[in-house]
Amino acid sequence: MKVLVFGQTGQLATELAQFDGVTCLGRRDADLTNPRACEAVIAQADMDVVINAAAYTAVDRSEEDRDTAMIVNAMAPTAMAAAAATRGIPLVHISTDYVFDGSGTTPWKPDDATGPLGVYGSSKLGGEKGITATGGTHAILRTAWVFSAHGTNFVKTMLRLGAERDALNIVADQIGGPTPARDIAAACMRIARALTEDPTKSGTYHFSGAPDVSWANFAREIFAQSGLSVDVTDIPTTAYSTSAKRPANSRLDCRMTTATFGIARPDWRRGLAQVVADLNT
Ligand SMILES: NC(=O)C1=CN([C@@H]2O[C@H](COP(=O)(O)OP(=O)(O)OC[C@H]3O[C@@H](n4cnc5c(N)ncnc54)[C@H](OP(=O)(O)O)[C@@H]3O)[C@@H](O)[C@H]2O)C=CC1
Ligand SMILES: Cc1cn([C@H]2C[C@H](O)[C@@H](COP(=O)(O)OP(=O)(O)O[C@H]3O[C@@H](C)C(=O)[C@@H](O)[C@H]3O)O2)c(=O)[nH]c1=O
Ligand SMILES: [Mg+2]
Repeated sequence: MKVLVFGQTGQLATELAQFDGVTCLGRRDADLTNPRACEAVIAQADMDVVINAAAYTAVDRSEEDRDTAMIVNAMAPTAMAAAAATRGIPLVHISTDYVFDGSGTTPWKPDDATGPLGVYGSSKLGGEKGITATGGTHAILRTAWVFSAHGTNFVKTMLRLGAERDALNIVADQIGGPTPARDIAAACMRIARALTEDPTKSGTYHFSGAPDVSWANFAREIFAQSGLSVDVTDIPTTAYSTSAKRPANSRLDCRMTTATFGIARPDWRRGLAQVVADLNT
Protein backbone atom coordinates (compact mmCIF):
# COMPACT_ATOMS: atom_id res chain seq x y z
CA MET A 1 0.00 0.00 0.00
CA LYS A 2 1.51 3.32 -1.14
CA VAL A 3 0.59 6.04 1.34
CA LEU A 4 0.93 9.78 0.75
CA VAL A 5 1.18 11.72 4.02
CA PHE A 6 0.77 15.49 4.32
CA GLY A 7 3.10 16.49 7.16
CA GLN A 8 6.69 15.54 7.91
CA THR A 9 7.92 17.23 11.08
CA GLY A 10 4.80 16.86 13.27
CA GLN A 11 4.10 14.33 16.01
CA LEU A 12 1.86 12.11 13.91
CA ALA A 13 3.77 12.48 10.64
CA THR A 14 7.01 11.45 12.38
CA GLU A 15 5.35 8.23 13.59
CA LEU A 16 3.72 7.52 10.21
CA ALA A 17 7.13 7.81 8.55
CA GLN A 18 8.15 4.60 10.37
CA PHE A 19 5.78 2.50 8.24
CA ASP A 20 6.72 0.89 4.91
CA GLY A 21 5.26 2.51 1.81
CA VAL A 22 4.83 5.94 3.39
CA THR A 23 5.93 9.15 1.63
CA CYS A 24 5.80 12.22 3.88
CA LEU A 25 5.38 15.71 2.40
CA GLY A 26 6.86 18.69 4.20
CA ARG A 27 5.93 22.32 3.79
CA ARG A 28 8.31 22.64 0.82
CA ASP A 29 6.56 19.78 -1.00
CA ALA A 30 3.02 20.93 -0.24
CA ASP A 31 2.14 24.10 1.66
CA LEU A 32 -1.36 23.86 3.12
CA THR A 33 -1.79 27.62 2.88
CA ASN A 34 -2.05 26.82 -0.86
CA PRO A 35 -4.90 24.28 -1.15
CA ARG A 36 -4.54 24.09 -4.94
CA ALA A 37 -0.95 22.91 -4.51
CA CYS A 38 -2.19 20.10 -2.23
CA GLU A 39 -4.72 19.10 -4.86
CA ALA A 40 -2.04 19.07 -7.55
CA VAL A 41 0.25 16.82 -5.52
CA ILE A 42 -2.51 14.24 -5.11
CA ALA A 43 -3.46 14.49 -8.77
CA GLN A 44 0.12 13.79 -9.84
CA ALA A 45 1.14 11.13 -7.32
CA ASP A 46 0.68 7.41 -7.87
CA MET A 47 -0.70 6.46 -4.45
CA ASP A 48 -3.27 4.11 -2.93
CA VAL A 49 -4.35 6.34 -0.05
CA VAL A 50 -3.78 9.83 1.41
CA ILE A 51 -3.36 10.63 5.11
CA ASN A 52 -3.48 14.25 6.21
CA ALA A 53 -1.30 14.62 9.31
CA ALA A 54 -0.63 18.35 8.82
CA ALA A 55 -2.59 21.05 10.61
CA TYR A 56 -2.43 24.44 12.27
CA THR A 57 -2.30 23.17 15.87
CA ALA A 58 -1.37 26.30 17.87
CA VAL A 59 -4.67 26.60 19.76
CA ASP A 60 -4.13 30.03 21.33
CA ARG A 61 -2.26 31.57 18.39
CA SER A 62 -5.11 30.65 16.03
CA GLU A 63 -7.37 33.12 17.87
CA GLU A 64 -5.30 35.95 16.34
CA ASP A 65 -4.51 34.13 13.08
CA ARG A 66 -7.97 32.98 12.04
CA ASP A 67 -7.41 33.22 8.28
CA THR A 68 -4.36 30.97 8.27
CA ALA A 69 -6.05 28.44 10.57
CA MET A 70 -9.10 28.32 8.31
CA ILE A 71 -7.08 27.84 5.13
CA VAL A 72 -4.82 25.15 6.63
CA ASN A 73 -7.41 23.27 8.70
CA ALA A 74 -10.54 23.67 6.57
CA MET A 75 -9.79 24.64 2.96
CA ALA A 76 -6.70 22.51 2.36
CA PRO A 77 -8.25 19.26 3.70
CA THR A 78 -11.37 19.93 1.61
CA ALA A 79 -9.20 20.34 -1.48
CA MET A 80 -7.36 17.10 -0.60
CA ALA A 81 -10.69 15.30 -0.34
CA ALA A 82 -11.77 16.54 -3.77
CA ALA A 83 -8.49 15.45 -5.37
CA ALA A 84 -8.56 12.06 -3.64
CA ALA A 85 -12.18 11.52 -4.73
CA THR A 86 -11.23 12.33 -8.32
CA ARG A 87 -8.46 9.73 -8.17
CA GLY A 88 -10.78 7.26 -6.48
CA ILE A 89 -8.51 6.83 -3.45
CA PRO A 90 -9.42 7.18 0.26
CA LEU A 91 -8.46 10.10 2.50
CA VAL A 92 -7.74 9.57 6.19
CA HIS A 93 -7.93 12.89 8.05
CA ILE A 94 -7.28 13.67 11.72
CA SER A 95 -9.56 15.88 13.75
CA THR A 96 -9.98 16.81 17.38
CA ASP A 97 -12.02 16.76 20.58
CA TYR A 98 -11.97 20.59 20.33
CA VAL A 99 -14.86 20.42 17.81
CA PHE A 100 -17.10 19.81 20.85
CA ASP A 101 -18.30 22.39 23.38
CA GLY A 102 -17.19 20.29 26.35
CA SER A 103 -20.54 20.21 28.12
CA GLY A 104 -21.68 17.29 30.26
CA THR A 105 -19.64 14.32 31.43
CA THR A 106 -20.71 11.66 28.92
CA PRO A 107 -18.14 10.62 26.31
CA TRP A 108 -18.88 12.24 22.91
CA LYS A 109 -20.14 9.96 20.16
CA PRO A 110 -19.13 10.63 16.54
CA ASP A 111 -22.57 11.91 15.54
CA ASP A 112 -23.12 14.12 18.62
CA ALA A 113 -23.70 17.83 17.96
CA THR A 114 -20.50 19.84 17.61
CA GLY A 115 -19.95 23.33 19.02
CA PRO A 116 -16.34 24.49 18.97
CA LEU A 117 -15.31 27.04 21.60
CA GLY A 118 -12.46 28.62 19.62
CA VAL A 119 -10.94 29.26 16.22
CA TYR A 120 -8.83 26.07 16.17
CA GLY A 121 -11.90 23.90 16.83
CA SER A 122 -14.00 25.85 14.30
CA SER A 123 -11.35 25.50 11.64
CA LYS A 124 -11.00 21.75 12.26
CA LEU A 125 -14.79 21.40 12.10
CA GLY A 126 -14.71 23.24 8.76
CA GLY A 127 -12.31 20.60 7.45
CA GLU A 128 -14.59 17.80 8.63
CA LYS A 129 -17.60 19.33 6.92
CA GLY A 130 -15.74 19.98 3.67
CA ILE A 131 -14.42 16.41 3.51
CA THR A 132 -17.79 14.87 4.32
CA ALA A 133 -19.58 17.05 1.75
CA THR A 134 -17.10 16.04 -0.95
CA GLY A 135 -18.52 12.54 -0.74
CA GLY A 136 -15.36 10.54 -1.52
CA THR A 137 -14.11 7.57 0.48
CA HIS A 138 -12.79 8.97 3.76
CA ALA A 139 -12.29 8.53 7.47
CA ILE A 140 -12.22 11.48 9.84
CA LEU A 141 -10.49 10.28 12.99
CA ARG A 142 -11.01 12.59 15.96
CA THR A 143 -8.36 12.19 18.61
CA ALA A 144 -7.26 14.18 21.68
CA TRP A 145 -4.34 15.32 23.82
CA VAL A 146 -1.67 13.88 21.48
CA PHE A 147 1.83 13.31 22.83
CA SER A 148 5.10 11.84 21.57
CA ALA A 149 8.84 12.26 21.92
CA HIS A 150 8.77 14.69 18.95
CA GLY A 151 7.30 18.14 18.47
CA THR A 152 5.37 20.19 20.98
CA ASN A 153 3.01 18.58 23.47
CA PHE A 154 1.88 18.63 27.10
CA VAL A 155 4.30 15.87 28.16
CA LYS A 156 7.32 17.78 26.89
CA THR A 157 6.00 21.03 28.36
CA MET A 158 5.65 19.34 31.78
CA LEU A 159 9.14 17.82 31.60
CA ARG A 160 10.59 21.24 30.75
CA LEU A 161 8.68 23.08 33.50
CA GLY A 162 9.23 20.25 35.98
CA ALA A 163 12.99 20.51 35.54
CA GLU A 164 12.82 24.21 36.49
CA ARG A 165 10.18 24.24 39.24
CA ASP A 166 9.20 22.10 42.20
CA ALA A 167 5.51 23.00 42.14
CA LEU A 168 2.97 23.59 39.33
CA ASN A 169 -0.69 24.58 39.17
CA ILE A 170 -2.56 22.53 36.58
CA VAL A 171 -6.21 22.61 35.53
CA ALA A 172 -8.19 19.72 36.94
CA ASP A 173 -11.65 20.37 35.46
CA GLN A 174 -10.81 19.49 31.85
CA ILE A 175 -11.04 15.73 31.31
CA GLY A 176 -9.87 13.76 28.27
CA GLY A 177 -7.94 10.80 26.93
CA PRO A 178 -4.23 11.44 26.28
CA THR A 179 -3.23 9.69 23.06
CA PRO A 180 0.24 8.50 21.99
CA ALA A 181 0.99 9.63 18.42
CA ARG A 182 2.46 6.19 17.72
CA ASP A 183 -0.92 4.56 18.37
CA ILE A 184 -2.69 7.09 16.14
CA ALA A 185 -0.25 6.30 13.35
CA ALA A 186 -0.97 2.58 13.67
CA ALA A 187 -4.71 3.29 13.70
CA CYS A 188 -4.43 5.47 10.58
CA MET A 189 -2.57 2.74 8.69
CA ARG A 190 -5.15 0.15 9.66
CA ILE A 191 -8.04 2.42 8.71
CA ALA A 192 -6.35 3.31 5.41
CA ARG A 193 -6.07 -0.38 4.53
CA ALA A 194 -9.66 -1.06 5.57
CA LEU A 195 -11.00 1.80 3.41
CA THR A 196 -9.15 0.58 0.33
CA GLU A 197 -10.89 -2.77 0.83
CA ASP A 198 -14.33 -1.47 1.88
CA PRO A 199 -15.29 2.15 1.07
CA THR A 200 -18.61 1.73 2.91
CA LYS A 201 -16.60 2.14 6.14
CA SER A 202 -16.32 5.87 5.33
CA GLY A 203 -17.33 8.15 8.19
CA THR A 204 -16.31 9.95 11.35
CA TYR A 205 -14.65 8.02 14.17
CA HIS A 206 -13.17 8.62 17.62
CA PHE A 207 -9.85 7.41 18.98
CA SER A 208 -8.21 8.43 22.27
CA GLY A 209 -6.12 6.77 24.93
CA ALA A 210 -7.58 5.35 28.15
CA PRO A 211 -8.28 5.98 30.95
CA ASP A 212 -9.75 9.50 30.80
CA VAL A 213 -7.98 11.92 33.16
CA SER A 214 -7.66 15.59 34.06
CA TRP A 215 -4.64 17.54 32.82
CA ALA A 216 -3.54 17.71 36.49
CA ASN A 217 -3.61 13.94 36.92
CA PHE A 218 -1.93 13.50 33.54
CA ALA A 219 0.85 15.79 34.82
CA ARG A 220 1.16 13.75 38.05
CA GLU A 221 1.67 10.55 36.04
CA ILE A 222 4.24 12.29 33.81
CA PHE A 223 6.24 13.31 36.89
CA ALA A 224 5.84 9.90 38.55
CA GLN A 225 7.10 8.08 35.46
CA SER A 226 9.99 10.44 34.82
CA GLY A 227 11.17 10.49 38.43
CA LEU A 228 10.77 14.26 38.81
CA SER A 229 9.55 15.44 42.17
CA VAL A 230 7.02 18.17 41.39
CA ASP A 231 4.08 19.09 43.56
CA VAL A 232 0.97 19.43 41.34
CA THR A 233 -1.93 21.52 42.64
CA ASP A 234 -5.39 21.16 41.07
CA ILE A 235 -6.76 24.48 39.81
CA PRO A 236 -9.99 25.35 37.98
CA THR A 237 -9.91 26.51 34.35
CA THR A 238 -10.97 29.95 35.57
CA ALA A 239 -7.62 30.27 37.37
CA TYR A 240 -5.55 29.63 34.22
CA SER A 241 -5.97 32.34 31.62
CA THR A 242 -5.63 31.45 27.91
CA SER A 243 -6.85 33.24 24.78
CA ALA A 244 -8.73 30.17 23.50
CA LYS A 245 -11.40 28.44 25.58
CA ARG A 246 -10.94 24.69 25.91
CA PRO A 247 -13.63 22.04 26.43
CA ALA A 248 -14.16 20.75 29.98
CA ASN A 249 -15.44 17.42 28.73
CA SER A 250 -13.09 16.02 26.08
CA ARG A 251 -14.02 12.37 26.66
CA LEU A 252 -14.44 10.49 23.34
CA ASP A 253 -16.62 7.41 22.92
CA CYS A 254 -14.39 5.21 20.76
CA ARG A 255 -16.61 2.13 20.50
CA MET A 256 -17.50 2.61 16.83
CA THR A 257 -13.79 2.58 15.95
CA THR A 258 -13.35 -0.71 17.78
CA ALA A 259 -16.46 -2.22 16.19
CA THR A 260 -15.61 -1.12 12.64
CA PHE A 261 -11.82 -1.49 12.51
CA GLY A 262 -10.96 -3.70 15.50
CA ILE A 263 -8.88 -0.93 17.06
CA ALA A 264 -9.04 -0.69 20.87
CA ARG A 265 -8.25 2.36 23.01
CA PRO A 266 -4.58 2.17 24.02
CA ASP A 267 -3.55 2.63 27.66
CA TRP A 268 -1.76 6.00 27.48
CA ARG A 269 0.30 5.16 30.58
CA ARG A 270 2.19 2.54 28.55
CA GLY A 271 2.66 5.00 25.67
CA LEU A 272 3.94 7.53 28.19
CA ALA A 273 6.51 5.05 29.50
CA GLN A 274 7.79 4.59 25.94
CA VAL A 275 8.01 8.33 25.34
CA VAL A 276 9.83 8.92 28.65
CA ALA A 277 12.28 6.14 27.74
CA ASP A 278 12.78 7.57 24.21
CA LEU A 279 13.48 11.03 25.61
CA ASN A 280 16.07 9.59 28.00
CA THR A 281 18.08 7.82 25.27
N1 LIG B 1 -1.53 17.87 19.03
C1 LIG B 1 -2.66 17.47 19.62
O1 LIG B 1 -2.78 17.45 20.85
C2 LIG B 1 -3.82 17.04 18.79
C3 LIG B 1 -3.77 17.03 17.42
N2 LIG B 1 -4.87 16.66 16.68
C4 LIG B 1 -4.79 16.63 15.22
O2 LIG B 1 -3.88 15.61 14.87
C5 LIG B 1 -3.21 15.95 13.67
C6 LIG B 1 -1.72 15.81 13.86
O3 LIG B 1 -1.33 16.71 14.89
P1 LIG B 1 0.17 16.76 15.45
O4 LIG B 1 1.00 15.72 14.80
O5 LIG B 1 0.08 16.82 16.91
O6 LIG B 1 0.59 18.21 14.91
P2 LIG B 1 1.98 18.98 15.09
O7 LIG B 1 1.65 20.33 15.57
O8 LIG B 1 2.96 18.13 15.80
O9 LIG B 1 2.46 19.08 13.57
C7 LIG B 1 1.75 19.80 12.63
C8 LIG B 1 2.32 19.49 11.27
O10 LIG B 1 1.59 20.25 10.30
C9 LIG B 1 2.52 20.90 9.48
N3 LIG B 1 1.99 22.14 8.95
C10 LIG B 1 1.43 23.18 9.62
N4 LIG B 1 1.11 24.16 8.77
C11 LIG B 1 1.47 23.73 7.53
C12 LIG B 1 1.42 24.31 6.23
N5 LIG B 1 0.91 25.52 6.03
N6 LIG B 1 1.89 23.58 5.20
C13 LIG B 1 2.43 22.37 5.38
N7 LIG B 1 2.51 21.78 6.57
C14 LIG B 1 2.04 22.46 7.64
C15 LIG B 1 3.71 21.18 10.37
O11 LIG B 1 4.83 21.44 9.58
P3 LIG B 1 5.95 22.55 10.02
O12 LIG B 1 6.85 21.86 10.97
O13 LIG B 1 6.57 22.93 8.74
O14 LIG B 1 5.18 23.69 10.67
C16 LIG B 1 3.78 19.86 11.13
O15 LIG B 1 4.42 18.86 10.38
C17 LIG B 1 -3.71 17.35 13.30
O16 LIG B 1 -4.77 17.22 12.39
C18 LIG B 1 -4.25 17.89 14.60
O17 LIG B 1 -5.27 18.84 14.40
C19 LIG B 1 -6.03 16.25 17.27
C20 LIG B 1 -6.15 16.23 18.62
C21 LIG B 1 -5.04 16.60 19.49
C1 LIG C 1 1.54 24.69 30.84
C2 LIG C 1 0.28 24.58 31.66
C3 LIG C 1 -0.92 24.25 31.05
N1 LIG C 1 -2.05 24.17 31.80
C4 LIG C 1 -3.31 23.79 31.15
C5 LIG C 1 -3.79 24.68 29.99
C6 LIG C 1 -4.70 23.75 29.23
O1 LIG C 1 -6.00 23.78 29.79
C7 LIG C 1 -4.07 22.39 29.47
C8 LIG C 1 -3.31 21.85 28.27
O2 LIG C 1 -2.47 22.85 27.75
P1 LIG C 1 -1.83 22.79 26.33
O3 LIG C 1 -1.69 24.17 25.84
O4 LIG C 1 -0.65 21.91 26.35
O5 LIG C 1 -2.94 22.02 25.51
P2 LIG C 1 -3.61 22.38 24.12
O6 LIG C 1 -2.63 23.01 23.21
O7 LIG C 1 -4.91 23.03 24.34
O8 LIG C 1 -3.85 20.89 23.63
C9 LIG C 1 -4.76 20.67 22.60
O9 LIG C 1 -4.07 20.75 21.37
C10 LIG C 1 -4.91 20.65 20.25
C11 LIG C 1 -4.03 20.70 19.01
C12 LIG C 1 -5.89 19.54 20.31
O10 LIG C 1 -6.42 19.12 19.28
C13 LIG C 1 -6.38 19.08 21.65
O11 LIG C 1 -6.80 17.72 21.64
C14 LIG C 1 -5.39 19.31 22.77
O12 LIG C 1 -4.38 18.33 22.80
O13 LIG C 1 -3.18 22.52 30.56
C15 LIG C 1 -2.03 24.40 33.16
O14 LIG C 1 -3.09 24.32 33.83
N2 LIG C 1 -0.85 24.71 33.78
C16 LIG C 1 0.31 24.82 33.08
O15 LIG C 1 1.37 25.11 33.67
MG1 LIG D 1 -0.67 23.50 22.63
